[in-house]
Amino acid sequence: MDNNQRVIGYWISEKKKQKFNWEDFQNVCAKNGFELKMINVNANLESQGPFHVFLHKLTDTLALAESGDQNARAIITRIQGYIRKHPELIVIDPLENVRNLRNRHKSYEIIHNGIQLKDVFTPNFVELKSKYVSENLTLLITNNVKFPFLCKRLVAHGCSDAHKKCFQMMVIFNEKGLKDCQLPCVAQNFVNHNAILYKVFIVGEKFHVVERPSLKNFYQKDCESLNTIFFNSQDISKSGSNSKWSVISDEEAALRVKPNFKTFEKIVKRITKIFGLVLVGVDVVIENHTERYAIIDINAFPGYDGYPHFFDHLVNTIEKLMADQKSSKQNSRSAGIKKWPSDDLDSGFESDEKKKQSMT
Ligand SMILES: O=P(O)(O)O[C@@H]1[C@@H](OP(=O)(O)O)[C@H](OP(=O)(O)O)[C@H](O)[C@H](OP(=O)(O)O)[C@H]1OP(=O)(O)O
Ligand SMILES: Nc1ncnc2c1ncn2[C@@H]1O[C@H](COP(=O)(O)OP(=O)(O)O)[C@@H](O)[C@H]1O
Ligand SMILES: [Mg+2]
Ligand SMILES: [Mg+2]
Repeated sequence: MDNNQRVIGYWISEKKKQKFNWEDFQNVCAKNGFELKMINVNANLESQGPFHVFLHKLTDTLALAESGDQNARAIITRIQGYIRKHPELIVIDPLENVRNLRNRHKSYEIIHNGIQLKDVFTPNFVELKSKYVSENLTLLITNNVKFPFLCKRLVAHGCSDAHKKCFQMMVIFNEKGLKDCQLPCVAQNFVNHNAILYKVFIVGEKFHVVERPSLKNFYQKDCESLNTIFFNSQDISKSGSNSKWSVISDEEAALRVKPNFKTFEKIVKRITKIFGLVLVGVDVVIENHTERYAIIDINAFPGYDGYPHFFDHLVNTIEKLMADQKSSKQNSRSAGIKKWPSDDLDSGFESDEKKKQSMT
């Protein structure tokens, strides 16, 4: 190996690697003077290095580790140890920041407290865990969550269930349906949005928005007549999804509004800043009538399906993080302080004013 070559060590699942056409990434890296090296997370990392960058999607392993799985714990401990020992390593993304997305309630709370944009919100939500329907009803009322609402599994990822049961969600229409909530869950107000979801795929300071199918509108009369709808979240908003729960009338479709680029730009700035993530996806729907933007889901290192030049943007972002690190090291050397991106949520990014986001 050329001693000057910069090495990106990575770990992502075989399935994800195939979806991404990883060979193309290898070529883009080589063109830009990076070696791409798969890390064996089950073995000592020191002997596999040195690495300049660590790129990963370890959401499932993090979730397993938190649920007590010994092998997953060993992997996370090994990786954390390596990161700690190599403070110069650029980690995409820091494990503690990715961990913030594991619990949906926690990530909604972070958005609710941090987004602070007048035309953007996260629908009212509350965590339900009681086996007593009456207790849950009280919580819903106290937190202003109304029928219909979505019942979402509390843990956002880490689905190793072969039957994909963990992707099951419910739309609950009335008190009778409360017994259908699978606990623990987050109940979140249903936002009517004419069945269009916007997937905002972010790569550092760049982003790209794709339109996807979503759930239909529900009205007051539905709360009187409908039983709980159970659906698999994976069947609703993939490109090419064609669920019966996405069908709306021509009149409703005619009311769809053109999304505003500037609003997405503002969302991207805030989300990357408050979560401290480089690779992140935001699911947004535009509320009928008010035209406010509702953030309904945040995903670490999502699929990026439909994102043009993803690998180029990723490599450019890595270059930028390396350059920022170099200059902040020089600055702190002169100021006598040490500052490193993963210690602070603003890290790796310029100030809002200076930052120039672009929609690809
Ligand atoms: O399977 P893909 O390519 O659609 O990507 C999934 C994402 O779909 P999206 O790109 O947003 O349409 C998906 O996003 P949603 O939660 O479906 O909105 C998740 O990010 C999923 O990762 P995880 O299982 O939650 O850790 C992602 O799964 P992995 O590819 O990371 O396994
Ligand atoms: N608050 C909401 N109002 C209306 N529809 C929603 C809401 N939350 C989720 N949905 C619909 O349910 C789908 C799955 O929900 P989401 O929170 O994105 O879960 P997942 O992490 O499984 O993608 C979304 O793609 C969207 O179609
Ligand atoms: Mg989603
Ligand atoms: Mg999700």
